[in-house]
Amino acid sequence: MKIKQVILRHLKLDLLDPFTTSFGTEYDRDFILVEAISDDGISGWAESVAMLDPLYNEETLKTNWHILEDYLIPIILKNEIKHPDEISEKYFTHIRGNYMAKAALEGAVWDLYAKKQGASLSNVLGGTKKKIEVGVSIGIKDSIDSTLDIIEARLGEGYKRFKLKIKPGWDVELIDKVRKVYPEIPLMADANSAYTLKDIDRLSALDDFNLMMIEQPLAYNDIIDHADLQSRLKTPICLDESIHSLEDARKAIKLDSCKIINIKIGRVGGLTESKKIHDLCLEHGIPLWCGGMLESGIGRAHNIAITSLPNFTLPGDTAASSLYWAEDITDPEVTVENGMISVPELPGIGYEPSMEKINKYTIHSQTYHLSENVARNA
Ligand SMILES: O=C(O)CCC(=O)c1ccccc1C(=O)O
Repeated sequence: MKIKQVILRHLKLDLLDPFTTSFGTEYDRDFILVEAISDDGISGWAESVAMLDPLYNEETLKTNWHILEDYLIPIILKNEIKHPDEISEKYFTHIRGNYMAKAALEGAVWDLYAKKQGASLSNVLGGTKKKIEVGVSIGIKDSIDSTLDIIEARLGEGYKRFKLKIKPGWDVELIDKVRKVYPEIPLMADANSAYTLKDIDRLSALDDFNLMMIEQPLAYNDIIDHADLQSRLKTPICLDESIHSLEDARKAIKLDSCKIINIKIGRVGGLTESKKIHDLCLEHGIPLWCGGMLESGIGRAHNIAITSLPNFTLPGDTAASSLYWAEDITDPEVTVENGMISVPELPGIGYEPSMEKINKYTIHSQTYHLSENVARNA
């Protein structure tokens, strides 16, 4: 496969409702859409999940643009790629970190590769499921009553798992009240690193509510304190922010830092690394689910494809486009029926990018071709 052109677009979509986590509130979503075009004119698509500010992790939209423009795109334009696995295994190995930037370009090449095979992205990744179960992530609200109203609405829509964002002071009372109203629903809490081991009493109190898991209670880069905490909690810990690679997953499993892992394709540097973590976790009996980063339909399509692998046994955060956007940028949009999404069987990601909507929401774009000066780091 030869990539002759890459287009980066900065898009901005307004969120229908603000989304609040322990690290901040998002009112809209700025992201980079990547289009990789082959010499025979086929386009592959993906998006970077980096946010405008370095609050979830250290990457931002601007750092991703820089790394893509100055390092990753020149490598992809210069080299003939036989299989997308080569990107992380051979071409990007000397560039440290910057996983979301790497995943965005690798993802576009995966879509292109699948389209050239005439196969779905799920198929070329080794996916086996035809339908996936979907959960929903519910941000921090101004009252427990409004949280209960949202749970009621999402239950009615058939969502299979309810994730409540927590932080110190918005935790035990919230979960207690929700559990009293809904004793049986599959419920979990996500702290986005809002606690330390000093909060052990508060975290232990959550053990009484039969939660499926507590996600990333401690520091975003920790696996040691999480192991300590897991040994003192009944509730499984799920790691998100702390797992950036197969190596991180191996170490966390070895230390018993968690019993569940959330895979975000962007956080781990792409689909190839996601597959490897999947296989390791399968071998060690660690169930997986796919996290969300408020993606557009393009990013969600990648999430749906990876979730079709067999060890994604827990519902993921791939909720419907209509919960986030007045309109999404794919045809069709991502829809959820009775808490399930059918994995597309069309070639590639299986959701067609709408050029009309993409152009409408693009703030800035840049096209890259192979030339001497772009090739300096390749
Ligand atoms: O995309 C979704 O539906 C869930 C979004 C979400 O929970 C989230 C959004 C931004 C940053 C971090 C997270 C998270 O999963 O922790």
